[in-house]
Amino acid sequence: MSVEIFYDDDADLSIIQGRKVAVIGYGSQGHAHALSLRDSGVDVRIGLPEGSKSRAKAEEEGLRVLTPAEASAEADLIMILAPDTKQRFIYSEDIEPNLKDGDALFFGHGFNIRYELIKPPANVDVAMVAPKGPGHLVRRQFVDGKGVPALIAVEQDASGNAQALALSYAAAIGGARAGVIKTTFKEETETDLFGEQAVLCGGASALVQTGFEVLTEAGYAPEIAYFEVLHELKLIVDLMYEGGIARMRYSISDTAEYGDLTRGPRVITPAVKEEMKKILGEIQDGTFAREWVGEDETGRATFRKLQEAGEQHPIEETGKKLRGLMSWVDRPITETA
Ligand SMILES: NC(=O)C1=CN([C@@H]2O[C@H](COP(=O)(O)OP(=O)(O)OC[C@H]3O[C@@H](n4cnc5c(N)ncnc54)[C@H](OP(=O)(O)O)[C@@H]3O)[C@@H](O)[C@H]2O)C=CC1
Ligand SMILES: CC[C@](O)(C(C)=O)C(=O)O
Ligand SMILES: [Mg+2]
Ligand SMILES: [Mg+2]
Repeated sequence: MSVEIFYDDDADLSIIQGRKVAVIGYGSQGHAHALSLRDSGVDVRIGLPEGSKSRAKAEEEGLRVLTPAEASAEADLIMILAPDTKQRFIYSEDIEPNLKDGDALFFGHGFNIRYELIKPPANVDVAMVAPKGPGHLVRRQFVDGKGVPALIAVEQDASGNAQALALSYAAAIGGARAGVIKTTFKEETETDLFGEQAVLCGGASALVQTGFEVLTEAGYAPEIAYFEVLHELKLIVDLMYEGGIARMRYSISDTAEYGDLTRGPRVITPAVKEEMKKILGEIQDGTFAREWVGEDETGRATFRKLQEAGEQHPIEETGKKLRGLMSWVDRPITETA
């Protein structure tokens, strides 16, 4: 199945420049969208609750900060970039009462629409602009004159112009420099969740931690294990990013390539593939969404316990020490761009 890919020449920036945009939330994605929209000549205001710790960061950048309800009332395009588990409450309390005919409701991820946690009225456009990368890199790439690819989707086209509006928005945050692919809320949500759980975040973190454990438990120095399984992973993935697995295999030694071809499938076994299929099934049938919404509603105890265990993994202490000696690598976790 082929996809439609759009670039800057296909987008009309004047469409988003003619709108009043409210970005609700100023975290990883929110700050990137808001700052790049502003730099692209768009009229932006930020919606954050009175006590929000993000307010100071947005104000430091000279952005106008209102409450989510005030920002929604003033704007004619509302982009929700608050945590997925909070969006339905923000929507019902602050956004829905302020929606007018012709407004557009935008999302950076399809979770709340796909799992029917938010059900917008028929008189507004409902669309998505979902960058395929972490917000801090979305902003950094924009500033560097590059862009992170983005997905756009239209759930509801009340105006008849929702796709052009979404494409214009995606271009304003740099997505169309790299390529904007048209998809659906269902496809974006399910593939995004699968990617982050099985490969990008869950799969990669578990692979790195397990490799580190195997080497250190066998008596090798943690510093050497860190470089081998984490630091060098970036360098290997950079080659994949530039030219696919083929370019990475071209660049590594024949010895590494033979080990890759014969041992890789012993790590990622058919049983691992079966587990990945189960994980995908839980995303498709709503099991994961119900579990995550329930975990959030009951206070996130399991989430916090697992977070703490991750933070206390020995690889973090070794990494902190080594990164501190490489000034070009070390970045505070909370740095915004
Ligand atoms: N992280 C990423 O790179 C990506 C995220 N997405 C999607 O983008 C969306 C936002 O995620 P992400 O950027 O990670 O979120 P973050 O957790 O980084 O930031 C959330 C922001 O929302 C604010 N917030 C919390 N509660 C409210 C509220 N009641 N009203 C208004 N604002 C509120 C937070 O403020 P405070 O400081 O007060 O907590 C913070 O500024 C999600 O849909 C996510 O799936 C999509 C692609 C990638
Ligand atoms: C890979 C994680 C992600 O989907 C992203 C940065 O794209 C997210 O939800 O943060
Ligand atoms: Mg993603
Ligand atoms: Mg995601």
